[in-house]
Amino acid sequence: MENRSNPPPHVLIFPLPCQGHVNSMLKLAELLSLAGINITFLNSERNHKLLARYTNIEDRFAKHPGFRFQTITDGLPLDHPRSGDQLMEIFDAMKLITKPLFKKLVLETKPPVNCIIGDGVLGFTGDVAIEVGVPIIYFRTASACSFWAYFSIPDIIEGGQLPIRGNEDMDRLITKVPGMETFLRCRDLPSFCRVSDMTDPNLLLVMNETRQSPRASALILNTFEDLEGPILSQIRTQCPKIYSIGPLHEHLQAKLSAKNEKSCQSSNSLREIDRSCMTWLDNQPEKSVLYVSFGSFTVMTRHQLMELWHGLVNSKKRFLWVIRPDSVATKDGEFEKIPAEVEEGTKERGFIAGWVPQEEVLAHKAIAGFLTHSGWNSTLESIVAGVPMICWPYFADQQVNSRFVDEVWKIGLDMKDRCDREIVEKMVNDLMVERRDVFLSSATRMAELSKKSVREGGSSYCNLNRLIEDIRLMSVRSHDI
Ligand SMILES: O=c1ccn([C@@H]2O[C@H](COP(=O)(O)OP(=O)(O)O[C@H]3O[C@H](CO)[C@@H](O)[C@H](O)[C@H]3O)[C@@H](O)[C@H]2O)c(=O)[nH]1
Ligand SMILES: C[C@H]1CC[C@@H]2C(C(=O)O)=CO[C@@H](O)[C@@H]21
Repeated sequence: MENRSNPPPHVLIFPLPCQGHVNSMLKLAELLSLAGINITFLNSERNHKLLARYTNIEDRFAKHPGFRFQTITDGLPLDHPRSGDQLMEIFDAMKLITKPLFKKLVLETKPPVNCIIGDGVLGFTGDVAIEVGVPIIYFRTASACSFWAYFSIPDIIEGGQLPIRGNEDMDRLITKVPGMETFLRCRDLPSFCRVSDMTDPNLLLVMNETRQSPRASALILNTFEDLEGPILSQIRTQCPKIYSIGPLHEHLQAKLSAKNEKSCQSSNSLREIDRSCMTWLDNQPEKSVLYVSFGSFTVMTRHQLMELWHGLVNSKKRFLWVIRPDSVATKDGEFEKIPAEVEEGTKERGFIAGWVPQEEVLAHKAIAGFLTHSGWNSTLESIVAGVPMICWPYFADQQVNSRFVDEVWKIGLDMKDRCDREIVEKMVNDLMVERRDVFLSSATRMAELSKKSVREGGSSYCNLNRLIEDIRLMSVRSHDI
């Protein structure tokens, strides 16, 4: 129970400064603020400027007197692309430049911080917490299934099942990830495993960041028991205290509706949102449109773009396609404009936008399917909306997520490692015509379960209450010392 004689606890939240991480950690921040917990949310200077420019976050959070934003450098030069192959450079930069500043900030913050919620891929937040004696909870913003695959990498190597030996090896079964013995293939492992050198820096980074998770007091995951219960049980053997409190966007909506507050969909965007697609969607027949988007940092070649486009056009289905200005890379690292023939040839049945209000798009009655990169936020948003998926994973956790969408949850098709127009056309028709009823019924069922989990008495609802109580206890303890 809340101890009213103590001031509210003060929690410092620090995400990896990328769209998919900031988005879900801001939702958590809002949920904790609604419960009366004081929050300092630490943004990179660059992201804070973008959020202030493209969203109403300042006004939204002004409603919570105990909430404030602070900023810190991410250690990279302002003109660094922070996408594609160069994304991983952020980790070294943050360890070198951001970590000492973070420690200073934790020590100097007033009122003192009772608990840090650090991004689970930023293990240095745990180093600092331990050094200064503040409890640390990790929030890993990816799926439980990908977390468990990362965690098992040392056992896979020790069992002689990694490295992968060339392309013909990709369908070989990996049996060293408990709970996934019967369906996880080499190609479904996190993309960082696709190297011949087991001391590859990116592989070591994600493996080590994941392996240090058990030293935190607890682990928060944006998932729900009906979706990932069996895998959560496996993770609990290593990290006994887990709060599965997702889907966070739906959880926040449920809490705001209960308070009769306005919806805040898609307002944690680091890019300018083009709403004109909503008018286009309003004019399309019910369940007729395939939504196509590959998240905030997928980069593809012109050849891949053209194959995807031909496949979409040949399917004869309507489509809404998000092509960011930095989506298509040339060989010399520049970004290409959308080819004129694609712009022109899309007009008959399609619509192209640079960035859209994705949660609203997925909830629109015209949407029938989602061709996605299987980022975890996109996957959860599709699940809540009951929209079946075609998965074309790009990197990291996405390779695992797409396997689960297809083989475990049966709510879509996995197109990984293939990108030719025939496959695209066939999968679009499978999803939207041939096997439409089967996919729709399993996606509808999962959507119901996701919503149930955040309603009163649901697993995520109860776990969030438990998290809030435990944070309050941390503050009571630190005041008693
Ligand atoms: O036009 C768009 C496209 C996307 N989004 C939003 O952007 C977010 C994208 O997140 P996600 O689907 O998770 O993709 P990434 O941005 O690629 O996220 C990174 O972070 C995720 C969480 O850790 C990982 O699962 C991914 O693999 C990783 O790439 C989602 O909330 C979308 O709603 C928009 O608002 N408008
Ligand atoms: C930059 C990527 C390294 C791992 C992170 C991640 C995760 O598995 O937690 C998912 O995608 C990326 O955002 C992060």
